[in-house]
Amino acid sequence: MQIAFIKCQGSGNDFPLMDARAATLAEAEWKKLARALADRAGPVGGDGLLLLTAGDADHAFGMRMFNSDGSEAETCLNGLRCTARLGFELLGLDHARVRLKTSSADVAREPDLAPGVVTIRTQVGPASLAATDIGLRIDAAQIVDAPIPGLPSERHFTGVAMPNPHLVAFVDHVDEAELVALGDWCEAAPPLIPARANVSFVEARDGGLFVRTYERGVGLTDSCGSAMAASTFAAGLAGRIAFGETVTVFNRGGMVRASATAPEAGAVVTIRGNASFLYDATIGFDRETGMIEAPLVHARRFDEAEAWEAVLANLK
Ligand SMILES: N[C@@H](CCC[C@H](N)C(=O)O)C(=O)O
Repeated sequence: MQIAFIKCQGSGNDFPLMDARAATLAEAEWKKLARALADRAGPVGGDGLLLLTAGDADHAFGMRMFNSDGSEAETCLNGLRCTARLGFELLGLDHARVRLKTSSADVAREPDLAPGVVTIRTQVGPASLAATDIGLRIDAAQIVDAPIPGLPSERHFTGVAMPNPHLVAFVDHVDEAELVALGDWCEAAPPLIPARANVSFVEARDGGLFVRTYERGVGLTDSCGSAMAASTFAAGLAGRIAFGETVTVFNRGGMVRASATAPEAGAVVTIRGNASFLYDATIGFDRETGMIEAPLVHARRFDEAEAWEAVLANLK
């Protein structure tokens, strides 16, 4: 079968994105498609597969997200901006409530954060600190800026569900080898955290935050939107930023602007960032074998790629 998709990126987190509102693939086939399209050694590559899905009485449209290992995540906030943009373009909207796997999000078109950079705002919450929501099998009800018994790290973590699970540690300097070792440990689905988790090390940088994330189902990534959201919320809890203050959150792939409200004010996290489309393509997909062919690229969005490059150049 032929699959039409848009290759997109949000803050450097790149994905094939499909309008799947009328798609009829079986669950196992979506997983196969995600593994094939998001394979970094393959012809498309990405951190996962994004699906724009049909809406319902309460949502203009929905989003599903499959990691590059084929597992389905509860959310993906960089991907949500790109999916929201596609939904807006197809339905003629500039704001919407979106159905996610286990929650809802509000999305809206925002003024471009730089010339030619299509910008979307996402608002999600409440962020949860409950250990059970993060999938941590521990005696404590929550972990806030404290070591996690049984985790092979003495660092202080905050566990946050966005609602996907995040472990966030503030560090003086990100040690990638340490992050990868801990991420790999979590990827093995140990009894402490059998559903695995996204792990982030966060530095205070230029009045904002710098977040480096090992993503569940992906590995070390240039950017993770829900990790930036979890880190902003955790930074508010730790008094590293003020709740309600908008800060720049940097990552390897770029930046977003983020703010969080306190738990007593709803624990809502707002992110403004790019939703850039890179090219439009179709690709042959064999539903049986899960194999894909070389994509046929119909249009390249050079202007959007250049606009984002200009943002990155300003960060250096
Ligand atoms: N890149 C995403 C998060 C994707 C899901 C994550 N790997 C998980 O399994 O929870 C983002 O931008 O939020």
